[in-house]
Amino acid sequence: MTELAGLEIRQLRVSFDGFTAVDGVDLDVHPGDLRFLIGPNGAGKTTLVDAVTGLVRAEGSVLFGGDELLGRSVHRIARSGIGRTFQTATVFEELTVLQNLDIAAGAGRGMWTMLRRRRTVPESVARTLETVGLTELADSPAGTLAHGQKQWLEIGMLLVQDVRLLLLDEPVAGMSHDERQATGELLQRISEERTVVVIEHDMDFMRSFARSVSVLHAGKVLSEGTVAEVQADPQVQEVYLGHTAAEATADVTVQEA
Ligand SMILES: Nc1ncnc2c1ncn2[C@@H]1O[C@H](COP(=O)(O)OP(=O)(O)OP(=O)(O)O)[C@@H](O)[C@H]1O
Repeated sequence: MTELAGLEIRQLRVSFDGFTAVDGVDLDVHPGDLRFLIGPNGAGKTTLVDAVTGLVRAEGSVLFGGDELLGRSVHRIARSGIGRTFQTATVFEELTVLQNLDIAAGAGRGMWTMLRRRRTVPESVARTLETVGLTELADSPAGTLAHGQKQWLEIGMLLVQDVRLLLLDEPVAGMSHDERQATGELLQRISEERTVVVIEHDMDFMRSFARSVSVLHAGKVLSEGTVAEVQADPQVQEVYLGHTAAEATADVTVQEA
């Protein structure tokens, strides 16, 4: 069984040419949490995840299971059990679902061994196929999967690597209602054994599945708590309602023109 680990972020700061995208963020994600990071465009959500995964230089401290991540290379951070997905799925389209999982699982094995059609499927891969609901499609080329199924495959590729922290960037963008529901249930199952952080703009999805929420705004944590607590926070209402009201006005103006 994978050992649960959480994140302790302190005074995280990321600047690009004098512009501060993440501005002194403190954030605790408890082991086994299903944390949603929400906030308007440009709030700093992706940059925060980039800092945790070593893609951008950052100041401050990021402890994962008690170990400092800042200053480590992207590869070392990945090896410490942290995996992420991006907004567009990055699977090998010509290879089958099983081969994609095999490659993800098989760091250190030869390419030929991985691509050879196997008689038996390793137990961890079989279990992952079940978890992400792709057992029936194991031999289908990944390129033929529906959009939602590709996202699940990508999540599966993190699971076979036995990551302890999954950082997912808008996993349900472009998904149908049923795919969203299935993804939410998948994330709940995964977070029984691992820690999950989801960047999300879909508020209905967040309300249905978040165990805890952090709201980012202009590089800072504006609010944090349960869905109910965050929704009741006047500062959050102001950021979101202000935003929506401005957009609604803009829409009306455009329509009238
Ligand atoms: N490489 C970069 N160079 C310069 N500015 C950047 C860079 N990456 C991000 N930014 C800026 O940092 C700010 C935060 O961006 P970020 O992508 O983290 O926000 P976000 O909350 O993820 O937004 P979205 O919800 O639109 O994805 C934005 O103003 C963005 O333009």
